[in-house]
Amino acid sequence: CYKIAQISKDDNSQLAVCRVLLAELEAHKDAWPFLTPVNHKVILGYRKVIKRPMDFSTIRRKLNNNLYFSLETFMGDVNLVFDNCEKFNEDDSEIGRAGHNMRKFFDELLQLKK
Ligand SMILES: Cc1nnc(-c2cnn(C)c2N)n1CCCn1ccnc1
Repeated sequence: CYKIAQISKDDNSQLAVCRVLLAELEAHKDAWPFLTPVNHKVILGYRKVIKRPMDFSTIRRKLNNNLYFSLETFMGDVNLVFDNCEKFNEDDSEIGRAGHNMRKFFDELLQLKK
């Protein structure tokens, strides 16, 4: 019984870290392109080019529905946001630069939390 309790406690503390990380990402000045899903009905080509869309509101919903089992699966979705941004936007563009800034910020957050 103790062993099972031990695993779930770790998961809970990992999930608590994910909540803090997501709140810090959402509060960043360059988070605006990533707060809601890209409207692929309006942004021509997005659905064809980006196979796995992801954004911070979707990550928030998955976190609230307990769909992340570890910090690693949470990190996978956060990095997917930035990978999609790099794929669809020029580095030298407002949204492209925001993506690079946010990825650097997230990497620095992870160093602090480890
Ligand atoms: C994220 C993300 N990646 N590409 C875009 C985008 C949206 N419009 N265009 C021409 C893009 N390249 N986005 C979403 C940016 C969301 N947004 C745009 C204006 N306010 C929020």
